[in-house]
Amino acid sequence: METKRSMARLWELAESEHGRLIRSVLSAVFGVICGMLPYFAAARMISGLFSGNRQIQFYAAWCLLAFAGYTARAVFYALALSMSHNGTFSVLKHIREQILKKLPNMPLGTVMDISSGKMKQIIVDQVESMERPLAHLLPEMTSNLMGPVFILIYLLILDWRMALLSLVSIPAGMIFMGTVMKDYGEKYEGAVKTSQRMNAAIVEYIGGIEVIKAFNQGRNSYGRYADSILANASYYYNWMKSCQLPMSIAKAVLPTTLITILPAGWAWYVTGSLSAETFLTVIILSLGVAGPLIAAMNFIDDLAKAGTIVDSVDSILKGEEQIHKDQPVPWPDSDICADHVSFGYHEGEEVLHDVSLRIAAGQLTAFVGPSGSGKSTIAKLIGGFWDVKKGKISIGGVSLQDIPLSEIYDHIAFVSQDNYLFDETIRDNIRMGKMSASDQEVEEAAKAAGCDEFIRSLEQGYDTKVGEGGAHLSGGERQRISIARAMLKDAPVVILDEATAYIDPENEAVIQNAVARLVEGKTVIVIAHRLSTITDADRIYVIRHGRVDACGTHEQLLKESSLYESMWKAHIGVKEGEKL
Ligand SMILES: Nc1ncnc2c1ncn2[C@@H]1O[C@H](COP(=O)(O)OP(=O)(O)OP(=O)(O)O)[C@@H](O)[C@H]1O
Repeated sequence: METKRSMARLWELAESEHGRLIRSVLSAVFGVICGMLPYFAAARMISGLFSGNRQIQFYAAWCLLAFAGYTARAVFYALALSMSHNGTFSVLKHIREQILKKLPNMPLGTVMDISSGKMKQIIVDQVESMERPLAHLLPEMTSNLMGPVFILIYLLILDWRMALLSLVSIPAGMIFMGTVMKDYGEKYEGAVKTSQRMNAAIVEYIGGIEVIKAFNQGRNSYGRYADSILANASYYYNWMKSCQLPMSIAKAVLPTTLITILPAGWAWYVTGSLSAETFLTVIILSLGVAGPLIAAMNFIDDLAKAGTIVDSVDSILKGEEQIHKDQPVPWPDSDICADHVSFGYHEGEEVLHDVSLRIAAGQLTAFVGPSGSGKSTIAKLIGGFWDVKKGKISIGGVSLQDIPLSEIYDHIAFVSQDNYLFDETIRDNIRMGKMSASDQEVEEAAKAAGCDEFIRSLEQGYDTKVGEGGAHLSGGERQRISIARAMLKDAPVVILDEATAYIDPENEAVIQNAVARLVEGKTVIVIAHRLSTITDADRIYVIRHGRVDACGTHEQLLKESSLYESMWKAHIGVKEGEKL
């Protein structure tokens, strides 16, 4: 039942190629029917010999038919596989595209909870493993099962006793096969999980190589990496070892149709209840039963794997989506309001409790508070990275969920400390802010963000590739490119996660200038770590333990919020220390 459900889902996923896949199955079945012809021809020729037919044309015609059947089988089989592969690769491409379209509509937290190793395993390996069930199992298993059925029907017409005897070895072989298949689905699921753990360990090892070297963790980290590879190899080894004996017995028993046919047939022939002609015909045709059945057996494991494959692909395709209207709505202004918002990343773990705040259009609003108090979480909720389930966030009086996600992303530029740079040229990375921007616009944004000079000093200038995540650039350079990208986007709302890193005096001045240009005339939300940068903010919200603790201007808060006052004193203390 489970396998039936999985195959039905797999078939549903292949919807765009149903026509081609059905044609491939028909072609394979036709090929198998043609492939039966040599057996029938052999049977007819033996009949001819027994009946004393000496006409050479008779034997020549059957030989020709046998040859034609054999050739047609090869042609239709090749045609079937070619159609099924073309169809399947188009399905795999379609599924991968669907996954890539789906990811941006899922809450960011859900996506980030899946390790990149596991994500790669699903998008690359699991999708790839649909190739066997779609391109091979469908045409080959169907046709390999149909062939023996046709033979069996013919045998039943010839002599039902012999027909039934020719089947005896099949259930015997299937019993051994059944012991392997009993928990095959579960075992395969376990194998996928060990592979995902191995992938995650490898990706983490490579991604964290800098930390591993800096903290001399090579031995520990490599140990985890090596352990996961060993665990993966041992899992497969033990699993395959447990399958080997019953599988070999099944494959040895299945083709032994002659063990039952020969003695019984001989006895019936001697007693006169079976003609020699039928006896020999049954012997020849029964040989055509085992081959296709063994070939079909090779696909049974693919049936058992289908459940795990569709479940892991569906964990993304059917994953929770952010639910937003898709029709654009007019916004009167960019006033942002949060009303009694409570939020947690995971069920039962609330990190924001009943947060209400107002960010006036065109003003500078800052969030300050201790580390982990929830500043970035509020900013990300405003940026539409997650949907709130308790309370409401609105822009210009329109609830965020009534605004299409793409409009929110167009309307808000989010500049964080670690804006990701793609392994493309600097020009392409900046152009992500506005894909239609001309080279001149890109360069103007770079100038305004204070990075034109350093870009031009690079050997290939704007055409320099930045490496994965911008690894070939310094932290400050990466940040300025992110700012240039946001400038090009020119969104009316800018959310700025203020940099704590790269604050050497020279860089700080350049970045502050770039930021000042970025936020000119915009509604700005700053997640502030250095209070001296937001003393002239129009409004400052002090966040503590996921709640709004106080709000006001710098002067008001110094008088009214003990937390803000102590944070200010601590900040001033550090500043004084820096000067010394
Ligand atoms: N993706 C996530 N999944 C689960 N929990 C998260 C996630 N991001 C943040 N948190 C948790 O939510 C709480 C608030 O985190 P948040 O990043 O909003 O704080 P913050 O005030 O911005 O901190 P900081 O100043 O250190 O950046 C913390 O307890 C944090 O561990």
